[in-house]
Amino acid sequence: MTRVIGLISGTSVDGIDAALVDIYGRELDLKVELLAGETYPYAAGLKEKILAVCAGEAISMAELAQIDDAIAFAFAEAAQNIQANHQPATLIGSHGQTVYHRPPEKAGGAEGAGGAGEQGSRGVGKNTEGRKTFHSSLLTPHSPLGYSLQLGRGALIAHLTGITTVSNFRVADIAIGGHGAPLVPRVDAFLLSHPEEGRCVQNLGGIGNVAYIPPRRDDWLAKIRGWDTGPANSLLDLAVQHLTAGAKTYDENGTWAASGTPCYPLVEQWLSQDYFHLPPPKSTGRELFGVAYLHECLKDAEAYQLSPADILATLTELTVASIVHSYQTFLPQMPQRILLCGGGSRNLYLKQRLQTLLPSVPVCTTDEVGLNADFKEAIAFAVLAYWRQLGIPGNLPAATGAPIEVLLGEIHGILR
Ligand SMILES: Nc1ncnc2c1ncn2[C@@H]1O[C@H](COP(=O)(O)OP(=O)(O)OP(=O)(O)O)[C@@H](O)[C@H]1O
Ligand SMILES: CC(=O)N[C@H]1[C@@H]2OC[C@@H](O2)[C@@H](O)[C@@H]1O[C@H](C)C(=O)O
Repeated sequence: MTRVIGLISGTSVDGIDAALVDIYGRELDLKVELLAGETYPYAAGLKEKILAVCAGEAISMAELAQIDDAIAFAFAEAAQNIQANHQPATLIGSHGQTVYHRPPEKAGGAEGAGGAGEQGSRGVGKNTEGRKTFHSSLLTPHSPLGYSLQLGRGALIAHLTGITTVSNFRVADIAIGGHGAPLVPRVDAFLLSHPEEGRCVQNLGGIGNVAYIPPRRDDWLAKIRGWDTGPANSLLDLAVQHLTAGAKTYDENGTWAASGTPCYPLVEQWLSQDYFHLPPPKSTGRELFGVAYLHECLKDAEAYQLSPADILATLTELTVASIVHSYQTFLPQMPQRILLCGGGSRNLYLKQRLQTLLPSVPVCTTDEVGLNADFKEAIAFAVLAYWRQLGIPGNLPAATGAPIEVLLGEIHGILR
C-alpha cells in the first residue's frame, strides 16, 4: 500500500481538489481507498489572475514566475491540510493549473503517428550509426506538436511538503506527438471497468471528456477510447457570471436553466462547429470554449430574443447534444451505462436532459459504483504519480493520440 495525495485545479479554476488515498496493486488489480477529499479555494485575486491568463491576457515572465509559485504554495498548503488527522503520505501527484493548452496540429495517433520518425515519435529518426536525428520541422517556430502549460512547479511543492512530488504529467505524451489529454481514461479503465457492461465515464468539468470502457474481457484494453467532448460547464459558468454581473459563478443544480427552454435551431447551429466533427483523439480547452466563444453565442441568442433562462437552457443543451453526438458518431457501440463525474454531475437539469436524449442508457454517477465523482480527477493524478514511481505508463495512446505508451510526469524527490 502507498499513501498518495492527488492534487488538481481544473479548467473551471474553482479551487484545488485534493484527495488523500491509499493505493494497492498495479493495473488489473488496482485499488484505491479515498481517505479524505477537499476543495480548497484559491486566495482572493489569484483565481481572477489565473482566469485572465487563461483568457489570453499578456503577462511578463516575472508575473508568470510569481503566479507559478503562488500556485505551488497553494497546492503545497492543500497537501498539508488534506493530511490532517491522518498518517502522512509518501507521494504527491500534482497536476497543477492548466493556463494554456494547444493541441497538436495533426494528432499523432496510433495510425500514422510516426511522421518522419522511424520509431514513431514525430520528427525523430535514427541515422545509419543509430544516433537520433531530428526532423527539421521540429526546429521551426511553427512546430506541429501540441503545447500544454500547467503551473505550480512540482519541485517547490516537494520542497515545501517534504514529500516526493510528481508533476508535469502532460509533457511526455505531447513531446511524442500526443495531445497530452485526456489522461484520466487510463485510470478510469482500471478502476471502473465491468465484466459485462460497456461504460462511458463522462467527466463534466469546465471541459467535458469521456472514457469508453468496453466489458472487461478478451481484448478490452485495445478497445478503450477517450477524448474531450467539448464544453461542459465552461460556457455555462461564464454565461451565469455575465447574466448576474458577477454575482453568481454557476447555476446551482441547473435550476435556472431548467426554468428556460432550449432554442433548438441555435443548438443545431452551434453543433456545426468544427471541433464537434473532428474524429478523436482530440482535446480542447478554454482557448476555444472560453469568453470569446460565449460572446459569439450571446450575439446569436440576441437574434432569437432569448431570455437569460433560455440562454442557459440552450447552452446546457449544447453540452448535452455535443456529448450525445460524439457518442453516436465516434463510439464503436453505445455504452450500456453512463457514469458522470465532475461538478456538472450535480447539475440535475443537465443530467435529466442527457437521460432524455439517451432513454435506453442509464445515466448514473461514479459515486453509485463506489468512486467519488467530485474527487475522481484528483484521485487519478494520485494513481498516475504512483504508476510513474512503479515505472508503469500513464497515457492511453487511443485517448491522447500518442504513438506509444510513455511514463508520465517528472519526479521531484526528497533526500531522507
Ligand atoms: N451543484 C451544482 N450544480 C450545478 N453545477 C455545479 C454544481 N457543483 C459544481 N458545478 C459545476 O461544476 C464546475 C466545477 O466542476 P469541476 O470541479 O469538475 O471542474 P474542473 O475540474 O475545474 O474542470 P475540468 O475537469 O475541465 O478540468 C463548476 O464550475 C460548476 O459549473
Ligand atoms: C489541458 C487540460 O488541462 N485538459 C483538461 C481539461 O479538463 C477536462 C479535459 O480538458 C481533459 O482533457 C483535461 O483534464 C483531465 C484531468 C484529463 O487529462 O483527463
